[in-house]
Amino acid sequence: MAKVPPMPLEEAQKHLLALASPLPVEHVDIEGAVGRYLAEPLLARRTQPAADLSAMDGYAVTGKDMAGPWEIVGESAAGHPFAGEVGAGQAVQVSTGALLPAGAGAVILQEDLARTDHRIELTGDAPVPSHKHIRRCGLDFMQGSEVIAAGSLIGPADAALAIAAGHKHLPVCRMPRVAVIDSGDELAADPEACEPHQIPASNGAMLLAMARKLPVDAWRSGPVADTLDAIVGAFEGASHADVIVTSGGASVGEHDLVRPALEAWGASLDFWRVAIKPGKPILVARRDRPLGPQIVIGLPGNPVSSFVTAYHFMLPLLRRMLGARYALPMQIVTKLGAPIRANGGRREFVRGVWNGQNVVPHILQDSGALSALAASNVMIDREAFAPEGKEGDDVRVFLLQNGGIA
Ligand SMILES: Nc1nc2c(c(=O)[nH]1)N[C@H]1C(S)=C(S)[C@@H](COP(=O)(O)OP(=O)(O)OC[C@H]3O[C@@H](n4cnc5c(N)ncnc54)[C@H](O)[C@@H]3O)O[C@H]1N2
Ligand code: MOO
Repeated sequence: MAKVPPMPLEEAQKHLLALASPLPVEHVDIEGAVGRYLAEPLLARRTQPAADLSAMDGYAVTGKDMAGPWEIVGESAAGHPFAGEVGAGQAVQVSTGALLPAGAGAVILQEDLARTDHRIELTGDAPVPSHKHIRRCGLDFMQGSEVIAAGSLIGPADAALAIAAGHKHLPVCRMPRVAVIDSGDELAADPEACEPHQIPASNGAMLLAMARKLPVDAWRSGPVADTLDAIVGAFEGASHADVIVTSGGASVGEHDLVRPALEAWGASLDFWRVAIKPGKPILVARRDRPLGPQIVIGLPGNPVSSFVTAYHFMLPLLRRMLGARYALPMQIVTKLGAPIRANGGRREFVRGVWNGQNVVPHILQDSGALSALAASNVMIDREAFAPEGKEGDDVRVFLLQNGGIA
């Protein structure tokens, strides 16, 4: 197995995503659907605006008599339409969002008019074109049209749009159940009682926090001892999980028992080792059961390796199960704010700080260094054997913060 060369990142991600499908659809109220992904295209149940509206406060006129003056014959306020029709030389007072009266073809802003009793005359500019301040029926969407594409992340604007389109509930995929397991004899469950030969079990909480950025039902267990029985027992304890995420024990050492435990538990290995730094020893396995498949992602124990592989594998898998259109993380291009060294033979994700204009790589890049990871807000994507980079060069980065909200 160790002779198989590590897989390129994209190929491994493709393998992983092919193992899973979006989970069954359920319907939830719109407020509860925010942060989830739309499972089916959403069609408008109504047209918006449902009729021509005034977009400004002013006076509606026919549009054929723009020189004025006009006689005011009534008012159309938001929610209180004018029942009659506007004729030549006449005007109806309109407020923003009010129905445009029958016969009206132009709205003149009240700032551009002088009013005396029931008469208005032009003191400023007439609108050009004359229909400028009219919001036409169906301008936003028409009944029956697709307003939100399947797989979209339901954000605040989508929630408003769905409601405006006449919906109370949205179809979303059921939340994946995710079990996070810390494993290793050296791990102390209680960070306040950690002996010198131990290290606090910190990966589980980190992975749980990452998973919980998505709408999932996630929990953690462990730390589990480095024995086959203990690890198999932990897998058995997660029998209702759709996804099991372990950290540690993924490498080649004698105490790295995740692979043998998977085999003993009845899962089949899909791939092991990806050509990335940090995170090379990641493994992925699948176990079939009547309830649907369980996917195991065995992350390397080094904390930064765990984080980077969770970012590139665990989160995309969860997004796929949630029905997301874009399961993989996206990059942006920015400039280097400081030089970066030439890269070795593995594609590397260099932790750094981006200030919105440029990115400075962190000095400390050890895969055990949580301090540098926590201080970073991006990962710089460095291809295998990338030459050194100088200040001002373009680089591609994955954002770890400032995720969009819309
Ligand atoms: N001979 C080789 N040794 C190693 C190789 C290799 O190819 N040949 N790969 C190295 C790489 S790369 C990585 S990454 C690590 C990954 O190893 P494991 O996944 O087996 O992780 P462990 O050995 O169990 O732990 C590594 C490190 O991380 C700490 N750890 C583990 N779990 C946690 C946790 N839940 N919370 C906090 N810290 C954790 C652990 O104490 C170790 O310090 O293997 C290299 N070795
Ligand atoms: O891949 Mo290991 O994750 O380099 O430290």
